[in-house]
Amino acid sequence: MQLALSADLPEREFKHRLASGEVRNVQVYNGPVKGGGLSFLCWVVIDITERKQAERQLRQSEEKFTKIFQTTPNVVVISRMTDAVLLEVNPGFEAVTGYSRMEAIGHSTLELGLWAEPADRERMVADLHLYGQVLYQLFNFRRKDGTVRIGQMSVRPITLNDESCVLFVMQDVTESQQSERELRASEERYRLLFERSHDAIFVIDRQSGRYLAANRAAEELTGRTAADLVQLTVADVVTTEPSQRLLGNEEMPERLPLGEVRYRRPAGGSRTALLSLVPVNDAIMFGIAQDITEIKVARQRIEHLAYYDVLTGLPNRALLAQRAEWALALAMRHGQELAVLFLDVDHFKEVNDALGHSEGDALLAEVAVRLRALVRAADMVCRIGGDEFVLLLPDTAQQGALQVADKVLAAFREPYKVTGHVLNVSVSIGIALYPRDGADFNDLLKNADTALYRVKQQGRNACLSYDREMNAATLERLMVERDLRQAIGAGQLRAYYQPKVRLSDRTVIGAEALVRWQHPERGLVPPGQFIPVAETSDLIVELGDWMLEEVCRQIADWQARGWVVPTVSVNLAARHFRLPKLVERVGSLLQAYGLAPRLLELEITESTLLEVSSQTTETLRALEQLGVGLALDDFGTGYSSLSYLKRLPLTALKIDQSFVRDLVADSDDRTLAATIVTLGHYMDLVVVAEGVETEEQRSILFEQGCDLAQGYLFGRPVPASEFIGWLT
Ligand SMILES: Nc1nc2c(ncn2[C@@H]2O[C@@H]3COP(=O)(O)O[C@H]4[C@@H](O)[C@H](n5cnc6c(=O)[nH]c(N)nc65)O[C@@H]4COP(=O)(O)O[C@H]3[C@H]2O)c(=O)[nH]1
Repeated sequence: MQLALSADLPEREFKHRLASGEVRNVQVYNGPVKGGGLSFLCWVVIDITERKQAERQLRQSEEKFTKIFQTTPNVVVISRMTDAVLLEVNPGFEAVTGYSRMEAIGHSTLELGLWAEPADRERMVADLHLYGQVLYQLFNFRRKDGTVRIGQMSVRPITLNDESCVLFVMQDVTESQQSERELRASEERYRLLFERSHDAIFVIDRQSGRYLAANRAAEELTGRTAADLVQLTVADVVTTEPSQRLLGNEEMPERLPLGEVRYRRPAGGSRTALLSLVPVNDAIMFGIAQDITEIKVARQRIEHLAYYDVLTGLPNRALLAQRAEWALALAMRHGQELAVLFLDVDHFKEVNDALGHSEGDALLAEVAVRLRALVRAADMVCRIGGDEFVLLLPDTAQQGALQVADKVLAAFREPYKVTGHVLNVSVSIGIALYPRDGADFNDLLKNADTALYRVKQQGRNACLSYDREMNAATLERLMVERDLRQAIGAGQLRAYYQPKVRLSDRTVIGAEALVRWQHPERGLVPPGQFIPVAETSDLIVELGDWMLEEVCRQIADWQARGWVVPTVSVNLAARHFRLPKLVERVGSLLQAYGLAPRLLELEITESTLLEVSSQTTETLRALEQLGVGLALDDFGTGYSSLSYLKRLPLTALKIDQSFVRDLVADSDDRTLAATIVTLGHYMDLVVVAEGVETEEQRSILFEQGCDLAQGYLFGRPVPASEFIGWLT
C-alpha cells in the first residue's frame, strides 16, 4: 500500500456501488509497481465518501458565505485586531461607506477615518476582550464623502491564518434611528404638552366614559387626583348633561366643541370649563377642557359694571334703556300707561363740596336705598349719573305717578344721617307718561327732564308733570344759552345803574349795577329772561365776571373824569362764590383800576347763601378783609336762620321788593318789613328797601327806620352815560 502510494500512481475517483446498493466515493490508484524484484499491477481503493461529503459541505458553506458576503446590504469586513487593517470587505461595505474594495483593503479603518469618533473603536476592542463579542452597538461612522451616519455593529473575534482578526458586521441604521429619535421627540413633546398644558386633558374610554388618564390641569379643574379620576366616569364628575349624551356616540366629528360644562368638585362647589371632545380612535377620545370659571366671573362683573351703577348698585342708564324698551313694548301690547319719574337731589353739589365726596357718595347710596324701598318690585329705580335718578313705573298712569312722586317727596323730609352728619335733603321730580308724553323712551326721558328743569326753576322740592309748553321753554332755554355765550364775547352786554338813596334826605349814596343784553334782533333784553338760564351753567360766572370788570372800569372812568362816585354793587350768583380765585380776581381788578375797595359791594341772594358751603363762608370773610361790602339781596324770601346770618361778614340787608310792593295795603308785610329793619340793625347792617315805587311806601319805610332805598320812585336803572346825572 505504502509502495503503491509512494509510486505516485495516477489516481482516479469513482463512484462505487456496494452490494447493498449504497453508492460510495472511492479514490483509486492503479498501475504497475515494482518491488522486491517483482512487478505488480497495483490497485489501491480508498473510500473517500466521508471526505467528499465534508468537502462538499464546506464548499456549499463557503458558497453560501460568499453569497451572503457578496449580496448582503450590510457591511461585512474582516480586519486585524491589532492595527485595524482591513483584510476583506464586501460590496455592502463599498455601498455603505463609499470606499471601493481596492481603496479599503490593506488600510486601517482608523486611517480611512471610518470611525467618526475613534473612541468608539477603543470601546469596541475593550468590549471584545471583556465579553468576547459586541452585539448591536450603535456608533457613528464617516463615509468617504465625509457624511456621518449611524451604524449598528456586531463584532466577533476570529483567527485567520493564525492572526487575531475581527469579523465586523454593520448595518446603516441612520434612517431608522432618526425616525425613532423623531418619534421619541414627538412623544416627548406630546408628553410635555399633556403634562404642562393649562387646559385640562382627559383620555376617555369612549364606550364606558371612564377616564383613562388626566393631566395636572385636569386634576386642578376637577379637584381630584389623576389616580382618583381613573376610577371614575365622566358622568361622575361632570354635572352638565350634553357631554354624557355624546359619550359612546360613534359618529363623532373630528372635534366636537361642547360648550360650557360644570365639573363637580369633591370638596364642594364646581368649576366651569369649555369642553371639546376629540375622538382618537374607536376606543378612546380626548376631552380638552379650558377652565373659564374666573373668566365667567369677570365677564359677569364686566356685565354688571356695564349695566349697574357701582356706587348704589342700581341699574344704570344702559340697563334702564333696555328695560324701558321692553316695558314700553309690553305697555303697547296691553294698552297700558307707563310713567317715567326723573329725580334730582336738590343742591347736591353743595353737599358734596361742603362735606366731601365720600359723604356725597354715602348720601347717594342712602338715597338709592330709600327710593328702592318706596317702589314696587316691578318698578325700576336707576341712577343715570351724578345725583340723577329715574323711576320707571310700568302700568302706571298720571294719578299713580303723582302718588309715587308724593311718597318720594315725603320720604325725603326725613333727614339723612350720613357719616355723622344730619342732612336735610330734598328732591325735585319731573314726570312724563307713556303714551301721552312720548312714544319712545328717549322722548319720555327728555320730557321728564324738561319737567324736572321746570320744578327747579320754580324753587325745587316738588314734582311736576310734563306738558307740551315746557318743550317750547326748553328750546328757548337752549337758544338763549347759545346766544348768550356769544353775546359776552361779542360785547352785547351792558351795565345799567340804579341809584340807591338815603331815605332821610334822598341823597344818592350808592348804585346797583344791573346787566342788560343788547340783542341785535330782540333789542334790550331784561335779565329776567336770561339770568335764570345763565345760572344753570357756568355762563353766569362768565357774565358776573364781565360785570365786575365793567363796573370797575366804569368807576375808574367816572373818577378819572372828576366825579365823586358812590359805592356800586354788583350781583354775583352762587356759582361765583364757589370759584377758588374769586377773592384774588376782585383784588386784582381793584388794583388794576386803582379803586378803593369800599367803592365796590357784592350782592348775593339769600338763596345763594343757603347753598353756601364752608368754603363760601371763607370766601366771604376774605372779601370782607379786602374791604369790599357784602349785601344780602332779596332778604325774607329764603329761610336763613338768624344765628347763621350773624356769623357771616355782611354789611347790608336788602328787603325784597315783594314785601315793599304791598307795604301800604298789607299789614303783615308792614310788620315783616319792620322786623327786617330791626333785625338788620340788630346785626349792625345797613338796611336797604328794594322796589320803592310810591311816596307812601317811602314814608312807611322811613318811619320804620330803613336806611336806604332803591326804586322807580327815585330812579330806574339807566346806562352809565345817563347815570352821570346822579353824580356830583
Ligand atoms: N318793579 C320794580 N322793579 C324795580 C324797581 N326798582 C328796581 N327794580 C328792579 O328790581 C331788580 C333789582 O335787582 P335784583 O333784586 O338784584 O334782581 C336782579 C338780579 O337778581 C338779576 N340780575 C340783574 N343783573 C345781574 C347781574 O349782573 N348779575 C347777576 N348775577 N344777576 C343780575 O336779575 C334780577 C332782575 O334784574 P332787573 O330786571 O334789572 O330788575 C332789577 C331792577 O330793575 C321798582 O321800583 N319796581
